[in-house]
Amino acid sequence: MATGRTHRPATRSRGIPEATVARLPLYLRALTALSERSVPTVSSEELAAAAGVNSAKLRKDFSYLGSYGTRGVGYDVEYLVYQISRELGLTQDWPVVIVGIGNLGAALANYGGFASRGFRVAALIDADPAMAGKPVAGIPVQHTDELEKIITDNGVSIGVIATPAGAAQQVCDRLVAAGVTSILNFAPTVLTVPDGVDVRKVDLSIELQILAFHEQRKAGEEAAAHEGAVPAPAGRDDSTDQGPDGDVPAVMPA
Ligand SMILES: NC(=O)c1ccc[n+]([C@@H]2O[C@H](COP(=O)([O-])OP(=O)(O)OC[C@H]3O[C@@H](n4cnc5c(N)ncnc54)[C@H](O)[C@@H]3O)[C@@H](O)[C@H]2O)c1
Repeated sequence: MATGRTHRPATRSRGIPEATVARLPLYLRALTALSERSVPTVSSEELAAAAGVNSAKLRKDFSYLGSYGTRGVGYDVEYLVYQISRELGLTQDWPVVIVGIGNLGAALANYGGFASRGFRVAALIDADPAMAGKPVAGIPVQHTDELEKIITDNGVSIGVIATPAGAAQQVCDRLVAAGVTSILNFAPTVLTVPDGVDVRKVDLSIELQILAFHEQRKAGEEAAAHEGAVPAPAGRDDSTDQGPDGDVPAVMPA
Protein backbone atom coordinates (compact mmCIF):
# COMPACT_ATOMS: atom_id res chain seq x y z
CA MET A 1 0.00 0.00 0.00
CA ALA A 2 1.24 3.49 -0.70
CA THR A 3 2.54 5.37 2.29
CA GLY A 4 3.19 9.00 3.03
CA ARG A 5 1.33 12.09 4.06
CA THR A 6 -1.51 14.05 2.53
CA HIS A 7 -0.96 17.01 4.83
CA ARG A 8 -4.67 17.42 5.34
CA PRO A 9 -6.75 16.60 8.41
CA ALA A 10 -9.27 13.74 8.08
CA THR A 11 -12.04 16.34 8.05
CA ARG A 12 -11.84 19.50 5.99
CA SER A 13 -12.69 22.85 7.48
CA ARG A 14 -16.19 22.86 6.02
CA GLY A 15 -16.89 19.54 7.72
CA ILE A 16 -16.73 17.17 4.75
CA PRO A 17 -14.71 14.04 5.64
CA GLU A 18 -11.85 13.07 3.33
CA ALA A 19 -13.52 9.71 2.60
CA THR A 20 -16.58 11.60 1.31
CA VAL A 21 -14.38 13.91 -0.77
CA ALA A 22 -12.75 10.79 -2.28
CA ARG A 23 -16.18 9.49 -3.33
CA LEU A 24 -17.45 12.75 -4.84
CA PRO A 25 -15.65 12.14 -8.18
CA LEU A 26 -17.33 8.70 -8.37
CA TYR A 27 -20.76 10.30 -7.96
CA LEU A 28 -19.87 13.03 -10.41
CA ARG A 29 -18.83 10.53 -13.08
CA ALA A 30 -22.09 8.59 -12.68
CA LEU A 31 -24.16 11.79 -12.62
CA THR A 32 -22.43 13.17 -15.71
CA ALA A 33 -23.34 9.99 -17.58
CA LEU A 34 -26.98 10.43 -16.50
CA SER A 35 -26.91 14.10 -17.46
CA GLU A 36 -25.58 13.21 -20.93
CA ARG A 37 -28.58 10.90 -21.33
CA SER A 38 -30.86 13.79 -20.18
CA VAL A 39 -32.05 11.81 -17.14
CA PRO A 40 -33.66 14.46 -14.86
CA THR A 41 -33.71 12.68 -11.48
CA VAL A 42 -32.11 9.64 -9.90
CA SER A 43 -32.79 7.65 -6.75
CA SER A 44 -30.06 7.13 -4.18
CA GLU A 45 -30.13 3.38 -4.94
CA GLU A 46 -29.69 3.87 -8.70
CA LEU A 47 -26.94 6.42 -8.26
CA ALA A 48 -25.19 4.32 -5.61
CA ALA A 49 -25.20 1.32 -7.95
CA ALA A 50 -23.87 3.43 -10.85
CA ALA A 51 -21.10 4.84 -8.65
CA GLY A 52 -20.28 1.48 -7.05
CA VAL A 53 -21.02 2.78 -3.56
CA ASN A 54 -23.36 1.68 -0.80
CA SER A 55 -26.61 3.74 -0.90
CA ALA A 56 -26.68 4.57 2.83
CA LYS A 57 -23.14 5.89 2.49
CA LEU A 58 -24.22 7.95 -0.53
CA ARG A 59 -27.10 9.53 1.40
CA LYS A 60 -24.75 10.35 4.27
CA ASP A 61 -22.22 11.85 1.83
CA PHE A 62 -24.86 14.02 0.19
CA SER A 63 -26.09 15.22 3.58
CA TYR A 64 -22.67 16.90 3.97
CA LEU A 65 -23.47 18.83 0.79
CA GLY A 66 -26.86 19.78 2.21
CA SER A 67 -28.51 17.66 -0.49
CA TYR A 68 -31.25 15.35 0.75
CA GLY A 69 -33.23 14.57 -2.43
CA THR A 70 -37.03 14.46 -2.59
CA ARG A 71 -38.90 11.43 -1.29
CA GLY A 72 -40.38 9.45 -4.17
CA VAL A 73 -38.53 11.60 -6.75
CA GLY A 74 -34.87 11.29 -5.84
CA TYR A 75 -32.07 13.71 -6.56
CA ASP A 76 -32.08 16.39 -9.27
CA VAL A 77 -29.24 15.25 -11.56
CA GLU A 78 -28.23 18.66 -12.94
CA TYR A 79 -28.27 20.31 -9.54
CA LEU A 80 -26.15 17.56 -8.01
CA VAL A 81 -23.64 17.82 -10.88
CA TYR A 82 -23.38 21.53 -10.11
CA GLN A 83 -23.16 21.02 -6.34
CA ILE A 84 -20.46 18.35 -6.52
CA SER A 85 -18.49 20.24 -9.18
CA ARG A 86 -18.58 23.34 -7.01
CA GLU A 87 -17.52 21.37 -3.93
CA LEU A 88 -14.60 19.83 -5.81
CA GLY A 89 -13.54 23.22 -7.17
CA LEU A 90 -14.29 22.15 -10.73
CA THR A 91 -16.37 25.20 -11.63
CA GLN A 92 -13.08 26.95 -12.25
CA ASP A 93 -10.31 26.16 -14.73
CA TRP A 94 -7.19 24.49 -13.24
CA PRO A 95 -4.00 24.79 -15.26
CA VAL A 96 -1.75 21.77 -14.68
CA VAL A 97 1.79 20.98 -15.77
CA ILE A 98 3.05 17.51 -16.53
CA VAL A 99 6.74 16.89 -15.80
CA GLY A 100 8.40 13.93 -17.52
CA ILE A 101 7.08 13.46 -21.03
CA GLY A 102 8.01 9.86 -21.69
CA ASN A 103 5.57 7.02 -22.33
CA LEU A 104 3.31 7.90 -19.42
CA GLY A 105 3.59 11.69 -19.56
CA ALA A 106 2.75 11.66 -23.28
CA ALA A 107 -0.22 9.36 -22.68
CA LEU A 108 -1.49 11.69 -19.96
CA ALA A 109 -0.99 14.73 -22.20
CA ASN A 110 -3.03 13.01 -24.90
CA TYR A 111 -5.86 12.09 -22.53
CA GLY A 112 -8.86 14.27 -23.38
CA GLY A 113 -10.58 13.59 -20.06
CA PHE A 114 -8.61 16.22 -18.15
CA ALA A 115 -9.74 19.17 -20.25
CA SER A 116 -13.37 18.07 -20.18
CA ARG A 117 -13.18 18.05 -16.37
CA GLY A 118 -11.67 21.52 -16.09
CA PHE A 119 -7.97 20.57 -15.98
CA ARG A 120 -6.16 22.40 -18.75
CA VAL A 121 -2.69 21.11 -19.56
CA ALA A 122 -0.79 24.40 -19.45
CA ALA A 123 2.66 22.98 -20.16
CA LEU A 124 4.68 19.83 -20.71
CA ILE A 125 8.15 19.79 -19.16
CA ASP A 126 11.04 17.38 -19.67
CA ALA A 127 14.73 17.31 -18.81
CA ASP A 128 15.78 15.86 -22.16
CA PRO A 129 17.07 18.75 -24.34
CA ALA A 130 16.29 16.70 -27.45
CA MET A 131 12.59 16.90 -26.61
CA ALA A 132 12.45 20.66 -26.19
CA GLY A 133 10.13 22.24 -28.74
CA LYS A 134 8.71 18.92 -29.95
CA PRO A 135 4.93 18.88 -29.84
CA VAL A 136 3.13 16.26 -27.79
CA ALA A 137 -0.66 16.37 -27.95
CA GLY A 138 -0.22 19.65 -29.82
CA ILE A 139 1.76 21.27 -26.99
CA PRO A 140 5.50 21.94 -27.42
CA VAL A 141 7.59 20.29 -24.69
CA GLN A 142 9.58 22.78 -22.64
CA HIS A 143 12.88 22.15 -20.92
CA THR A 144 13.08 21.85 -17.11
CA ASP A 145 15.23 25.00 -17.07
CA GLU A 146 11.95 26.85 -17.71
CA LEU A 147 10.02 25.11 -14.91
CA GLU A 148 9.83 27.98 -12.41
CA LYS A 149 8.92 30.54 -15.09
CA ILE A 150 6.21 28.26 -16.51
CA ILE A 151 4.63 27.78 -13.08
CA THR A 152 4.63 31.49 -12.34
CA ASP A 153 3.48 32.65 -15.78
CA ASN A 154 0.58 30.21 -15.88
CA GLY A 155 -0.44 30.45 -12.23
CA VAL A 156 -0.11 26.69 -11.92
CA SER A 157 -1.01 25.12 -8.57
CA ILE A 158 -1.28 21.47 -9.68
CA GLY A 159 1.71 19.50 -10.97
CA VAL A 160 1.79 15.96 -12.35
CA ILE A 161 5.05 14.03 -11.95
CA ALA A 162 5.73 11.28 -14.50
CA THR A 163 9.53 11.17 -14.28
CA PRO A 164 11.63 8.18 -13.22
CA ALA A 165 11.49 7.61 -9.45
CA GLY A 166 15.04 8.90 -8.94
CA ALA A 167 14.15 12.35 -10.29
CA ALA A 168 10.73 12.73 -8.67
CA GLN A 169 11.74 14.29 -5.33
CA GLN A 170 13.92 16.90 -6.97
CA VAL A 171 11.16 17.74 -9.46
CA CYS A 172 8.68 17.89 -6.59
CA ASP A 173 10.93 20.28 -4.63
CA ARG A 174 11.23 22.60 -7.61
CA LEU A 175 7.49 22.54 -8.27
CA VAL A 176 6.73 23.34 -4.64
CA ALA A 177 9.37 26.10 -4.46
CA ALA A 178 7.81 27.64 -7.57
CA GLY A 179 4.35 27.72 -5.98
CA VAL A 180 2.70 24.37 -6.77
CA THR A 181 0.61 23.20 -3.81
CA SER A 182 -0.93 19.98 -5.19
CA ILE A 183 0.99 17.12 -6.77
CA LEU A 184 -0.22 14.01 -8.54
CA ASN A 185 2.69 11.59 -8.40
CA PHE A 186 2.95 8.64 -10.79
CA ALA A 187 6.58 7.84 -9.94
CA PRO A 188 6.99 4.85 -7.63
CA THR A 189 8.50 6.78 -4.75
CA VAL A 190 7.27 8.49 -1.60
CA LEU A 191 7.58 12.25 -1.83
CA THR A 192 8.35 14.52 1.09
CA VAL A 193 6.55 17.86 0.96
CA PRO A 194 6.04 20.75 3.38
CA ASP A 195 2.78 21.34 5.22
CA GLY A 196 0.10 22.79 3.02
CA VAL A 197 1.08 20.73 -0.01
CA ASP A 198 -1.20 17.85 -1.03
CA VAL A 199 0.28 14.81 -2.72
CA ARG A 200 -1.76 12.04 -4.33
CA LYS A 201 -0.07 8.95 -5.64
CA VAL A 202 -1.29 6.78 -8.48
CA ASP A 203 0.17 3.31 -8.65
CA LEU A 204 -1.43 0.86 -11.04
CA SER A 205 0.95 -1.93 -10.02
CA ILE A 206 -0.43 -1.70 -6.48
CA GLU A 207 -3.97 -2.05 -7.86
CA LEU A 208 -2.82 -5.12 -9.81
CA GLN A 209 -1.20 -6.56 -6.70
CA ILE A 210 -4.48 -6.17 -4.82
CA LEU A 211 -6.31 -7.94 -7.66
CA ALA A 212 -3.66 -10.68 -7.60
CA PHE A 213 -4.32 -11.13 -3.89
CA HIS A 214 -8.05 -11.60 -4.57
CA GLU A 215 -7.37 -13.92 -7.51
CA GLN A 216 -5.22 -16.06 -5.26
CA ARG A 217 -7.90 -16.05 -2.56
CA LYS A 218 -10.63 -16.96 -5.08
CA ALA A 219 -8.52 -19.83 -6.37
CA GLY A 220 -8.07 -21.08 -2.81
CA GLU A 221 -11.81 -20.79 -2.11
CA GLU A 222 -12.68 -22.59 -5.34
CA ALA A 223 -10.34 -25.41 -4.41
CA ALA A 224 -11.98 -25.56 -0.97
CA ALA A 225 -15.47 -25.50 -2.56
CA HIS A 226 -14.51 -28.47 -4.75
CA GLU A 227 -13.62 -30.28 -1.60
CA GLY A 228 -17.15 -29.54 -0.33
CA ALA A 229 -16.20 -26.70 2.00
CA VAL A 230 -17.02 -22.96 1.73
CA PRO A 231 -18.63 -21.69 -1.55
CA ALA A 232 -16.67 -19.05 -3.47
CA PRO A 233 -18.02 -15.51 -2.85
CA ALA A 234 -19.08 -13.10 -5.61
CA GLY A 235 -16.46 -10.63 -6.91
CA ARG A 236 -15.95 -7.31 -5.19
CA ASP A 237 -14.83 -3.82 -6.09
CA ASP A 238 -12.06 -2.91 -3.71
CA SER A 239 -11.39 0.36 -5.43
CA THR A 240 -14.58 1.62 -3.80
CA ASP A 241 -14.47 -0.26 -0.52
CA GLN A 242 -11.57 0.32 1.78
CA GLY A 243 -12.86 -0.42 5.21
CA PRO A 244 -14.64 1.71 7.77
CA ASP A 245 -13.21 4.97 6.48
CA GLY A 246 -15.07 4.51 3.24
CA ASP A 247 -14.59 4.19 -0.47
CA VAL A 248 -11.36 5.29 -2.04
CA PRO A 249 -10.66 5.40 -5.77
CA ALA A 250 -7.44 4.14 -7.38
CA VAL A 251 -5.63 7.38 -6.58
CA MET A 252 -4.17 7.18 -3.10
CA PRO A 253 -2.64 9.53 -0.59
CA ALA A 254 1.05 9.70 -1.38
N1 LIG B 1 1.73 5.03 -11.40
C1 LIG B 1 1.60 4.16 -12.36
O1 LIG B 1 0.61 3.42 -12.41
C2 LIG B 1 2.66 4.12 -13.39
C3 LIG B 1 2.48 3.47 -14.59
C4 LIG B 1 3.53 3.53 -15.52
C5 LIG B 1 4.70 4.20 -15.20
N2 LIG B 1 4.82 4.79 -13.99
C6 LIG B 1 6.01 5.57 -13.60
O2 LIG B 1 5.96 6.78 -14.34
C7 LIG B 1 7.28 7.23 -14.58
C8 LIG B 1 7.46 7.45 -16.07
O3 LIG B 1 7.34 6.21 -16.76
P1 LIG B 1 7.59 6.18 -18.33
O4 LIG B 1 7.35 4.81 -18.79
O5 LIG B 1 6.83 7.30 -18.97
O6 LIG B 1 9.17 6.51 -18.38
P2 LIG B 1 9.98 7.15 -19.60
O7 LIG B 1 11.39 6.75 -19.35
O8 LIG B 1 9.34 6.81 -20.89
O9 LIG B 1 9.81 8.73 -19.38
C9 LIG B 1 10.40 9.46 -18.34
C10 LIG B 1 10.62 10.87 -18.85
O10 LIG B 1 11.05 11.67 -17.73
C11 LIG B 1 12.07 12.54 -18.19
N3 LIG B 1 12.88 12.97 -17.06
C12 LIG B 1 13.86 12.31 -16.42
N4 LIG B 1 14.34 13.06 -15.41
C13 LIG B 1 13.63 14.21 -15.41
C14 LIG B 1 13.67 15.39 -14.63
N5 LIG B 1 14.54 15.54 -13.60
N6 LIG B 1 12.82 16.39 -14.91
C15 LIG B 1 11.95 16.28 -15.95
N7 LIG B 1 11.88 15.19 -16.74
C16 LIG B 1 12.71 14.16 -16.47
C17 LIG B 1 12.83 11.72 -19.23
O11 LIG B 1 13.57 12.55 -20.11
C18 LIG B 1 11.70 10.98 -19.92
O12 LIG B 1 11.21 11.70 -21.03
C19 LIG B 1 8.21 6.18 -14.00
O13 LIG B 1 8.57 6.60 -12.70
C20 LIG B 1 7.35 4.94 -13.94
O14 LIG B 1 7.76 4.05 -12.94
C21 LIG B 1 3.83 4.78 -13.10
